[in-house]
Amino acid sequence: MTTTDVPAAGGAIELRDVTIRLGGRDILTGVDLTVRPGEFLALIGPSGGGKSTLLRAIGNLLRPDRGDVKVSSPPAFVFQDYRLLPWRTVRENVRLPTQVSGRGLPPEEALKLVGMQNFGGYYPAQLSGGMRARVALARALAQPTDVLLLDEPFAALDALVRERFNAELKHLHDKTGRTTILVTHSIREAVYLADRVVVLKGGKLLTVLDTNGEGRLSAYTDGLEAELRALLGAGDSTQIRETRGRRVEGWSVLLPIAAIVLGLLLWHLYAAKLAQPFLLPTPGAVWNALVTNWPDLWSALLVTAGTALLGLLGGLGIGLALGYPIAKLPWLERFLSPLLVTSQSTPTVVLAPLLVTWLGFGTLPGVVVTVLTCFYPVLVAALVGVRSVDRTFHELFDSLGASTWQRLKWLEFPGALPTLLGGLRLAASLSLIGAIVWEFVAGSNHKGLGFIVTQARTFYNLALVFAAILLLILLGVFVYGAVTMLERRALRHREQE
Ligand SMILES: Nc1ncnc2c1ncn2[C@@H]1O[C@H](COP(=O)(O)OP(=O)(O)OP(=O)(O)O)[C@@H](O)[C@H]1O
Repeated sequence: MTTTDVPAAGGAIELRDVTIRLGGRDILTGVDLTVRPGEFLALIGPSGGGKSTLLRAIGNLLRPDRGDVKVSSPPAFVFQDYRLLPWRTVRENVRLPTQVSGRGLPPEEALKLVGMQNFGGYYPAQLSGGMRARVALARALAQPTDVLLLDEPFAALDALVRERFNAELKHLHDKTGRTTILVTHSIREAVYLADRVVVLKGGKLLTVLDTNGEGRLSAYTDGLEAELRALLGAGDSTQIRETRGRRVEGWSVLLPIAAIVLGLLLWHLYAAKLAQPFLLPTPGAVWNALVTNWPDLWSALLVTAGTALLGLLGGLGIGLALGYPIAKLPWLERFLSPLLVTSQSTPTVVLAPLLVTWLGFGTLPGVVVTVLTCFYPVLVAALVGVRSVDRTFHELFDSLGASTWQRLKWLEFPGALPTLLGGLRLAASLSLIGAIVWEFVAGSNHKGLGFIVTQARTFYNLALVFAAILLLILLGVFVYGAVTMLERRALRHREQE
């Protein structure tokens, strides 16, 4: 009942009476198999026969219900879907196993082994299927192990690329001498590549056939095949995909400016016709109020921006600190749900007077109101983002033996980042609302833009009210722009998709 990495007595991999039950039925029954060090074994059989299950048991991703699995060193996997992290470049993907274990082949060397040394700076989305397969192979080769498990890595490749890949894989195996198990549906591939072919059907090992190296000699000697090859080429698999160019036409940049100018013009015409500055000042009057009161407005802007920023940072911290464990522990979500639902159903504005009673009128209660207003979108984004990380990537990290912290740093955080940035955008606008709500309540004790709006309205100085609102809008636009820039930097790989 064990899966160990103790070197096996007779082979690099030893399976004894391995039985695995999944979903209430036996998927593998009493499988016995010994793979010699340096041997190339092909695993072949009908769909659903248990090939992938066997590979996962050898890779310690599944524990057998009965029997023993012994492997000379924790194996490296190449999965059928490659599982390249989309936010990492080719080089950074290949570096992952070394980052996790602190040992292994430098990425440049591993990439050289598969002929991809010139593509280290590209993102997976820019690569052709054949190139992705090579990168996945390079990542496995970078792992410090003698055992390589390949789960149908060529299934998605076209015939020519696949043949070329086979030749390269054979060459690589001869060169590195790693014990290799390849799951394939192609009899020809199995015979061509392997020393022995194992047939698995209905969860049972039917037979093991020795190829005596025959396939290696005879597969590519056909004259007709040579002729076809000459006609079709060698199956070039190094095609970089055209990136969807995002050309911005000059006139489309002018469109929003035209909308602003038109809006100002209509505002001016209507306000001038109305001629009631206590109801609606003209844009010119607002500009005058802005210039005349600039020192007061500027210091009020700094007060509001400071409260909003501190509140946003607090909201970010609390949202992440609660969201991550909730995403990982469903019981915690249930336990905290009354608190979260109640906190979100309570408008923070009604809490503000209470905070005045408890904490007075200083900056702290203002920041607390802001935190309460903006932490929830971050919490939800962290929860959804972490939970939506692809299960297959988790399996990749299992196969690499990653720690919880490595998984958080290199998988869950970057995987959740697009969702998190969406949450941050929402939280940033809410933090401004929180700060203003506090300034409405705190009055002259907290002289931010909210206070100026309240005070100017009391004196029917609508031009100053508009000027303060204008500054608030500009602050909002600035925050929006900052988050967008952050998004562009953090999600560069998305531009290639
Ligand atoms: N987690 C699971 N729970 C229940 N059944 C499972 C699970 N994983 C696999 N199976 C079942 O086990 C059987 C063997 O699956 P496996 O993927 O090992 O077959 P395979 O030979 O690799 O098939 P294919 O060639 O189509 O990839 C299938 O019937 C599959 O539905």
